[in-house]
Amino acid sequence: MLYVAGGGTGGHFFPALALIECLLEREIPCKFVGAERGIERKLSHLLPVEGKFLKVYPFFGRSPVEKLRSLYSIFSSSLFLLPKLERKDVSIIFGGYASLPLGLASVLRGTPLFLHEQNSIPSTTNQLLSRFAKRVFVSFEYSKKFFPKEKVVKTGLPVRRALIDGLKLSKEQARALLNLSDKPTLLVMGGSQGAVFLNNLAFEIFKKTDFQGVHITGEKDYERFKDAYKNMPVLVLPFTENMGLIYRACDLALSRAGASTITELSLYGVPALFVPFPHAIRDHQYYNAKEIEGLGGGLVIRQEEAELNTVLKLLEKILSNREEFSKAITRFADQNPCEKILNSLQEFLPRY
Ligand SMILES: CC(=O)N[C@H]1[C@@H](OP(=O)(O)OP(=O)(O)OC[C@H]2O[C@@H](n3ccc(=O)[nH]c3=O)[C@H](O)[C@@H]2O)O[C@H](CO)[C@@H](O)[C@@H]1O
Repeated sequence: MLYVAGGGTGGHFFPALALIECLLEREIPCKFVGAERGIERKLSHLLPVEGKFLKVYPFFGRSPVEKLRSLYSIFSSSLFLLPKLERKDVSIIFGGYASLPLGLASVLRGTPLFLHEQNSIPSTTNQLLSRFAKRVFVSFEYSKKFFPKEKVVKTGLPVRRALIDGLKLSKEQARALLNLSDKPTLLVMGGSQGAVFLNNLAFEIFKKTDFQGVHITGEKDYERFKDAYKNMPVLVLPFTENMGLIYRACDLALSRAGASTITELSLYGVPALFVPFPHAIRDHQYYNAKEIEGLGGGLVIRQEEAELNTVLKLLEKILSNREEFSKAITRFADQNPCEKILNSLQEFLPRY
């Protein structure tokens, strides 16, 4: 069996889900492992395979008591998984606390372990486990230096089938479906959970400009904005399972700089002004965004500098050079991440 683990936030879960979709297309049997309290539990209807949801808790950014609980939950979950792993099983983990138990169980059992690092600066989970892994798959050039050279393979980040399907639509079709006109269209999104800072900024932008737009607030902040755009051409959503349609309809984005968001924007050629989440572990969102800025596919501004007028100027700069920015950001999207991952797994597949 091939076990795929990843979760906690959408950023860890969605690429794991995307890989599972590819594995199934090739009739490779697999199972998913995630966390009971992670986003993967809520979105488990998207999983086309059996999922095991562990009672495991996050470690970073928690109080000392919560950290103890987290460590206990990680070790007890690993011990729970251990007897389930057979020697011929292979594990691929996508980082985060939700995937650590499978990683540890695989190390203890001595079964082949593969890692995918989504970000430019690795998670502690992946860095710890990399010494035991057969290969480490990465999305960003910048992250290569954190792992043993001989193990790193730059594959890019797998993207879910539902997201790729949106590419079949034209911009006009997508806008018609969303009831949007052909005016410049701004997408504002703060990753899988939304971002209060971007939500406030978005409201100011839409009030002051004649951008039409899509504003994804995140579930927690939706109440504040759901009626805020009366008589304005702004579609406000808490969360959508149809991001492909949204990306297709938009000309540019104001966004956090999570790895999946960046990869998806790149796939759709939507350039962005990135305001990285300032408290992301080891500031990884800033380095993610910097790689895109380096390619010419977007601009980056620190949250503390992101006041309305500066942001408007930068958005205007992107909009007036949209074609070049758009072409440049597409260079980041790797054409076939799943294929590259499967090629690396190939020598282990006969073990089934
Ligand atoms: C605050 C923080 O630390 N965030 C991290 C978290 O991000 P986060 O979970 O926010 O993840 P990403 O930005 O990578 O991805 C967001 C995902 O949510 C999806 N989406 C979003 C809104 C919506 O309405 N519908 C929807 O499906 C997007 O299509 C995308 O696939 O994990 C990522 C992967 O390790 C990191 O790069 C991010 O830095």
